[in-house]
Amino acid sequence: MALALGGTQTHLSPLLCRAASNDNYSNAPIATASHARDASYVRRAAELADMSAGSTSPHPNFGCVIATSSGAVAGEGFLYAQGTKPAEILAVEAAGESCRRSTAYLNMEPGDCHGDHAAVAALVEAGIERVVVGIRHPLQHLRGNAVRALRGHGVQVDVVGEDLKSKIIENARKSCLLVNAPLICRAASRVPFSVLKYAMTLDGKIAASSGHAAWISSKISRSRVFEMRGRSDAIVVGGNTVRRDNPRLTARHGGGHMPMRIVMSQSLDLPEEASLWDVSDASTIVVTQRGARKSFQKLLASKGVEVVEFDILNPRDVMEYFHDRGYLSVLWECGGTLAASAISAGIIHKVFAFIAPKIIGGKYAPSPVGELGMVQMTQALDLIDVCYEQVGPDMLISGFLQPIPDLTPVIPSVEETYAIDPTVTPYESKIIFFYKTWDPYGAFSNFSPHPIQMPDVNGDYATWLSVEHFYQAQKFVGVDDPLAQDCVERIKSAKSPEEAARLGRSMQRQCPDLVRSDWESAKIDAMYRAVKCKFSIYPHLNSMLLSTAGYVLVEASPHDLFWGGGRDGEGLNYLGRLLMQLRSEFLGESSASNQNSFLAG
Ligand SMILES: NC(=O)C1=CN([C@@H]2O[C@H](COP(=O)(O)OP(=O)(O)OC[C@H]3O[C@@H](n4cnc5c(N)ncnc54)[C@H](OP(=O)(O)O)[C@@H]3O)[C@@H](O)[C@H]2O)C=CC1
Ligand SMILES: Nc1c(N[C@@H]2O[C@H](COP(=O)(O)O)[C@@H](O)[C@H]2O)[nH]c(=O)[nH]c1=O
Repeated sequence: MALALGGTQTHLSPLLCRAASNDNYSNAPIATASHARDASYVRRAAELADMSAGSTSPHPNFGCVIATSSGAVAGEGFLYAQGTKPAEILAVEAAGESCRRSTAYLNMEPGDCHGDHAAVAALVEAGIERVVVGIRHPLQHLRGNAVRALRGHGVQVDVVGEDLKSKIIENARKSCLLVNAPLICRAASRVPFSVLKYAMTLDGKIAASSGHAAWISSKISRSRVFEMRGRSDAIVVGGNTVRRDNPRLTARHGGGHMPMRIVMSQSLDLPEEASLWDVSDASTIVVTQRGARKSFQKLLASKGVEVVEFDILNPRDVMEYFHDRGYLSVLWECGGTLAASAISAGIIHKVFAFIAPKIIGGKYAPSPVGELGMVQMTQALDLIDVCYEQVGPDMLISGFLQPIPDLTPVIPSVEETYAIDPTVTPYESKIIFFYKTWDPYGAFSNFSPHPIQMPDVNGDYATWLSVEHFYQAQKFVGVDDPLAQDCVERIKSAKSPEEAARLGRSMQRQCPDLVRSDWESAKIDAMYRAVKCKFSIYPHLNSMLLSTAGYVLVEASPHDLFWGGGRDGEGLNYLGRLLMQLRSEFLGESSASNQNSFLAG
């Protein structure tokens, strides 16, 4: 058996522990043997998908297992990050010739948001006879497309819960739902998937009465927290936690990605020096009330900390804002005051409580959740799908505060949401917005996984994994410094467009001297050349671009006011403009060539 690992994270999330333990292949006397085998491989596909949790964001997690007719595993793979090779291709490559007449098990229907049917084509071309799909794609515009395409190629497709029904297979489906719970919840609620995590003593305190809290949970529990951070797009704390703990909130387990740190502070009465203001390892955003301490906002900005003002600072508005910025999952590591506010706002989906076997006492020692206004025990919020796990000396109890939304009533599309909610203004007609690569026009994003070949200064062609890789590296090209050349190489070999963007932006921020002096005037041309190459070499992308004729193209980035259109249309939308310019060039070329062939005919 070959395992095509797309990445390095190998820890199986506690997300899966309950579903996994309930569904043991060897303990399934009442299920048919074939259902038991299907269930065990679907669950394995979910385990594989989970290995890159956090790294694929905002993309879902995909895993694939290929099993021969005798039941042997021939190949496995998982998506490492957005823009890297799909799980199905990795598994097919690992299985080689054994793919013929084998079954492929997928935790989730492939998304095919780039219109190239790469995953479906790999399975079909490899001679896969049957595909078992754990869950259909949660996003409506992608749902069912790959299942239909596979069936159209004569592949037998069994969707769990539709074509395969039994208790054991239903438990396997649960594993698939858990792995992509962030995407499913986010799609249904229009806020990121939020997890509240805290460490408390056996007598229910998250700090001593003095406010001292380092440490309640054990070292091993805290290193588990580092992994959780690595699986999240952002960590949230309140102002008081910054004042009391001076936290770093970084993922320090060696590997994985570094989440954004978000501080919610109404007063902005925060220390001038704090670990979170050092943005060399990870970025920080402070969200606050409009008009709060303008001089302190300036100080934060001078340290590279972004400040975002809200009319009224509440967890729901803040999470809706970060949803619009593309965040998939958020870890709340705040104290009880903010935790209560977030639970009351209905934006916490899951809770992780580390309980340490120690007692601190203290009448005024804080507890994990402040005032919720409940007076009867019958009002208590019951956790769903509770999981118990011993971590070193501590006990970790986790569970959902809200059920994972059912996929069967289809999550409404953007248009349907407007129809249901008349307060939401529909997009103006004749505008096509694109941003995330899973959107209907997601292939227009620079993060779409379309490698390009571009000439260097000597005219030699090199392959770049995405437009974003090329664009970020151009910042440092031609600078006479080995460190700048090293930046170019590191960006070039970044595993995903996100990694390339992160590297390019952080090196530009940290070492402005390495950025070429003409960058501001050269960047549009660099982008134009890269985008032109992409839309010239991929015929299906070229057709997609031409099909938008007559529409204004807007990159719906709420925060990039140069390449994107901004939150309220205040952005310059240079990426949209370049695409429209290219579109007219291509249309001009095709009408000229039509005219030539007409004349020739
Ligand atoms: N053991 C554990 O797991 C943890 C323990 N702790 C401990 O908890 C204590 C801090 O607890 P606590 O003050 O509750 O925590 P937080 O600081 O995390 O949350 C409260 C603060 O959040 C800010 N805030 C912004 N918007 C809101 C809102 N809508 N509702 C409520 N708060 C908002 C305010 O900051 P501002 O005042 O700046 O306006 C407020 O003071 C410390 O002793 C710390 O050590 C903290 C985290 C985890
Ligand atoms: N005290 C406490 C926690 N506290 C949380 O961790 C933050 C400190 O993180 P860092 O500075 O990155 O090490 C702190 O501000 C609070 O949010 N967490 C735990 O897992 N166990 C503990 O006992």
